[in-house]
Amino acid sequence: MRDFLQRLPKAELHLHIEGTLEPELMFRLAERNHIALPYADIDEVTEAYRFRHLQEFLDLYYQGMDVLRTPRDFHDLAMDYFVRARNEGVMHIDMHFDPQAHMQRGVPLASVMQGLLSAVRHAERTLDLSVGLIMAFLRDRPVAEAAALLEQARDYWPYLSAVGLDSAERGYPPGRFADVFARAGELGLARVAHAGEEGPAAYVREALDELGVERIDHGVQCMADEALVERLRREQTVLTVCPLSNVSLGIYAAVTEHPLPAMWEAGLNVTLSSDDPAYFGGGMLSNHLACAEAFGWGKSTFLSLGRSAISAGFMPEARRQTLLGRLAEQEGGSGT
Ligand SMILES: Nc1ncnc2[nH]cnc12
Ligand SMILES: [Zn+2]
Repeated sequence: MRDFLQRLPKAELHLHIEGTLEPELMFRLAERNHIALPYADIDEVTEAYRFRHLQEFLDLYYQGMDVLRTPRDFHDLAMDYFVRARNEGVMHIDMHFDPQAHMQRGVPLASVMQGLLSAVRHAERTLDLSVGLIMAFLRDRPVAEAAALLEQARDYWPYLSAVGLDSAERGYPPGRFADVFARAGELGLARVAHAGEEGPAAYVREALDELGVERIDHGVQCMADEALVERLRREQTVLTVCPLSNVSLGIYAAVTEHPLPAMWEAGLNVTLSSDDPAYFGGGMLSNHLACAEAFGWGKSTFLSLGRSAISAGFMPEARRQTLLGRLAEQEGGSGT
């Protein structure tokens, strides 16, 4: 199964590039930029990565990214992950990034964009990996700041696939960002939002109705609301589900407790992603393996999940057909 899951051409639709910062790279960048870290060594870092809820993770996530200062840092961060992901059979990534988290500590938007865009170009040339860019707004920061960021990013609009909404969820309903998302829609950008991760099912409905999103990141809390499940099933809204993330953040006690099998049985359009692999115990392959082990899913389920993700990824149509073709090759050889 491991070989099959590794070879399976995968599209990862929910990945925060800042959440791919491995402790090794954090130490390397800290040294390069003469920054003192609050950790003595890598063991101390991994020891600190025990989270009871989303906010505990976010505190360390925003602290960790302080080592990212220059375009080269962002380039190295992204390439580091792209190489790892490609080795796990990932062929497309829709990558969230959090400009406000960098700008509020004095890193210019141009540094973030130059570094990420050069890594994306390099990966597309050398790794046979395609990448969509999702510029995320921090929902626990002022709406006006998000609106200003969108305008400030004017030079980069042609390079963005979508806007997203992330950070602390409870107490920050998505509807507050309706105008910003409407503007993004006018600009021709796709829209996605984290909703129903820790927050209530009502936030999923609000993201659909007031932000016009075409995908929901996480969305697992929808299972508490039968009518919402029925709507998501009818509309086949893509949910980017991240099982190891949900367990790491204490939303479920173990992968065996995760509602993914129930979501699948309910006919929801679920896909698998890793969210913040450096913090949550592994990337795409680990997430797939965890599901295989916990749910006993066979090859045909993973082929189907993989097809859903490729079908929904922000990529050119020709690339989608290539990846669907690669998936069909695996199907032919999978014996299912
Ligand atoms: N899991 C997550 N939820 C909300 N915001 C995030 N930013 C990075 N990871 C996140
Ligand atoms: Zn996320």
